[in-house]
Amino acid sequence: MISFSSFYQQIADSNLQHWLETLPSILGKWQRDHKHGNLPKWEKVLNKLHYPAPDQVDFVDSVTVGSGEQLSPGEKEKLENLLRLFMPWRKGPFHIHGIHIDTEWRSDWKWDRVKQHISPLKNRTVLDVGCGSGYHMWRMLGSGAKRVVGIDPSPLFLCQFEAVKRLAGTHHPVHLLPLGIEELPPLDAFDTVFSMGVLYHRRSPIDHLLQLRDQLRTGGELVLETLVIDGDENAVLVPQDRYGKMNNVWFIPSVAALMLWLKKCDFTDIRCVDTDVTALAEQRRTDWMPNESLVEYLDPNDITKTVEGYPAPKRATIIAVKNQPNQDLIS
Ligand SMILES: Nc1ncnc2c1ncn2[C@@H]1O[C@H](C[S@+](CC[C@H]([NH3+])C(=O)[O-])CC(=O)[O-])[C@@H](O)[C@H]1O
Repeated sequence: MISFSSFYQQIADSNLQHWLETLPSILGKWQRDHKHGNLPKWEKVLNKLHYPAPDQVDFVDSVTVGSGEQLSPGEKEKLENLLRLFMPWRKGPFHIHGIHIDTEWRSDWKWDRVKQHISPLKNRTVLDVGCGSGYHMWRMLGSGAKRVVGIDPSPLFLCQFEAVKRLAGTHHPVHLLPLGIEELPPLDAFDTVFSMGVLYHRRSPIDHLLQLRDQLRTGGELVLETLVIDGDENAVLVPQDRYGKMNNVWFIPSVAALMLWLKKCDFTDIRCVDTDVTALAEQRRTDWMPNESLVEYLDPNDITKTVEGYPAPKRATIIAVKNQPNQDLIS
């Protein structure tokens, strides 16, 4: 069973401590809910990951664990076979003891777009909402964050994260908890909160923004990355059914609409720092994710449209600061 003991130990002296009272029962329920799925099988694989402490790690320019010199060719092949049991690998890439986990997404490209615009993470406490396999969390640590907490309810992402963490060393102050944002109490604690690729999956986007605000300390920074459409502050796409074959996409606003929503949620200093149409090279089928990918989600005759005829995926990064709470908004 995956243990969250290093998380409990490390936050015992932090301003997140009051959270510890409710957390064990929520995590216990998550483990009970998943005991009949793939989780027990993946936990057995995790328990086989006994490898020497890596001779080098890099989280500054990549996520690299081990130079590749420590393992024999046979040991490397065995490790690769174990890591392949966690396929499909969607968010990465990871370089583990010389094994290149070539993931569906070039998550490093997103990080390159985002990192140059945010307040330096040095000594900050960070929350990454919808963190996936945790790729960006390692890069946040590499940028000097004091502690990084990620939440994501997916059991496969938790196991991929745990695999990398067991190989990198469990002492690193980076933790993934299998929770949805709606399960967090208002912590008012984090210096920076990231929500990247999550807003369009939420049925109530304004509530999502308020939940993100509730996790920040006053003056803390929100980094919001999401799908957008072109248009003015009244433009919002609500797909009739699927969007890019995804059946869980609810609201895709324009940048102007999103900035208005943030203002209404009492954020200040709201800036759109990047927009970017997703390139076919950023999201594609690989040896570690052999299923359909972006090219199959777009109209083969016109890649500016999805197969459903909507504008092809365009993403924006917006940064905003948590203002003093406005009592009028809280109800
Ligand atoms: N209620 C929820 N609370 C928290 N997370 C959730 C919730 N529901 C779904 N998720 C998680 O949000 C993530 C969205 S993926 C972005 C990954 C990364 N951030 C990236 O920027 O590459 C984008 C995509 O795959 O479309 C998934 O890992 C879900 O499990």
